[in-house]
Amino acid sequence: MTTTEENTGRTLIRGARILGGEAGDVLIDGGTVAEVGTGLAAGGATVVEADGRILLPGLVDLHTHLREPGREDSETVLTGTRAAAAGGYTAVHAMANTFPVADTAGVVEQVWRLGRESGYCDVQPVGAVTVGLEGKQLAELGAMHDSAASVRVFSDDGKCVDDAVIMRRALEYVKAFDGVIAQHAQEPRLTEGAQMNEGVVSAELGLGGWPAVAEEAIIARDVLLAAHVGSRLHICHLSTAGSVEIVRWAKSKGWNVTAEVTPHHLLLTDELVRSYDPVYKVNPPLRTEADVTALREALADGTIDCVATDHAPHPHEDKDCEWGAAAMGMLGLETALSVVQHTMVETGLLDWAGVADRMSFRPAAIGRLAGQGRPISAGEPANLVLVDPSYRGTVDSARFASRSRNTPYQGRELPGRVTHTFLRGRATVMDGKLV
Ligand SMILES: NC(=O)N[C@@H](CC(=O)O)C(=O)O
Repeated sequence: MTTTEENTGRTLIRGARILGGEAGDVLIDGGTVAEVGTGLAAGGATVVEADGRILLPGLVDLHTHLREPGREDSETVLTGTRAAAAGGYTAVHAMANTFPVADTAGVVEQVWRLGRESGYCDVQPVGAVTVGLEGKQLAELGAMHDSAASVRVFSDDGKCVDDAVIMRRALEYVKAFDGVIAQHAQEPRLTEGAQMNEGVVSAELGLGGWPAVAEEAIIARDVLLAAHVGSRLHICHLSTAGSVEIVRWAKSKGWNVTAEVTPHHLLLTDELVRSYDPVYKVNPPLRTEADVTALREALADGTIDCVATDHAPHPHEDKDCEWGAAAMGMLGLETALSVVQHTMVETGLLDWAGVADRMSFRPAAIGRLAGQGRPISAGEPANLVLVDPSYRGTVDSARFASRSRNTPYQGRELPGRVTHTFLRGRATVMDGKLV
């Protein structure tokens, strides 16, 4: 199965609530949406009875760690894209903190090619901003853009581009091809030895605190830099109420700044660290209830543009150990939509059209991704996901397609289930199972 393979089949999705609105039918012919309407004739097409389930554009993730090359023990492009399809995604951006780092045309092309071969989901490599993620010297941004992988998003994610001059040069450089720098905002000196959010809980537990200001100081600096050079800045995984205020201010000035929030920062708080279970250890750290509330409101009002998973698989030996020694990061792809339904839809903060916007349209637009995050209408690529919002079940990581198991939701009840995912008309998930 490859993404280049032409799909000649016809599928009729019958009686789906398109973007959560009125029930309608969608006829897929080959890789394209051929017709949208009511009472469409099957005419020999394979029929999927949607029974009022929600039809959304295929989800797009701006922030996925696929771990290949180098850490195939935690995830590969194939297992990660299978996890993505299971979660309703039709495109993911693969972060650059691999071994070797994706800082050359050669490595980004390798990841891009592996994505095409997987056939489950489009893989758009993210290029490193600096050589080896070391923050000292700009990587070959132009060569990565000009490569077969056409890189437009650059990030040292996992590390902050903390040198203001390097950050300025990177922002200036990518203007030439409408690229964007996605900053992992973490002031390194303020987070030396940090193990969790700095606050009441860290004081009680005696764990090194990670202050909100370490994130906010970098965001404040970088929105000013982006405005100064007139370039595009994207902020990875916003986690504090103060970060929201800075982004809101930058947007009010008309600056070209976008931001993402992870599902886990929309739901979980630092209270969970009291368990000392490293499954809750993540960068940026889980914050407070007040931060969660601010992040949800900001996603609802559009200050935060999109949800990005920061899917960070780790093998059990890196997580099933004492807190201080454990790796940071948690899985996200297979639970993201359920967490968003729980935190945003069932709270009345977003409707399903809003979910389509924050999980498909906007992330695709930020990544300038062709053929993804498109409206569900005739002539558009048939990248679609069918969701059963009435489903109730407990998360069981044993059933995950990911190679890793580090989900913070194990055993937790979460609503909703992806029943079908279509990548250019071809089902990657059918009746809840990977094809
Ligand atoms: N988000 C995480 O907690 N981990 C990320 C990188 C990072 O941002 O530290 C990873 O690659 O594991």
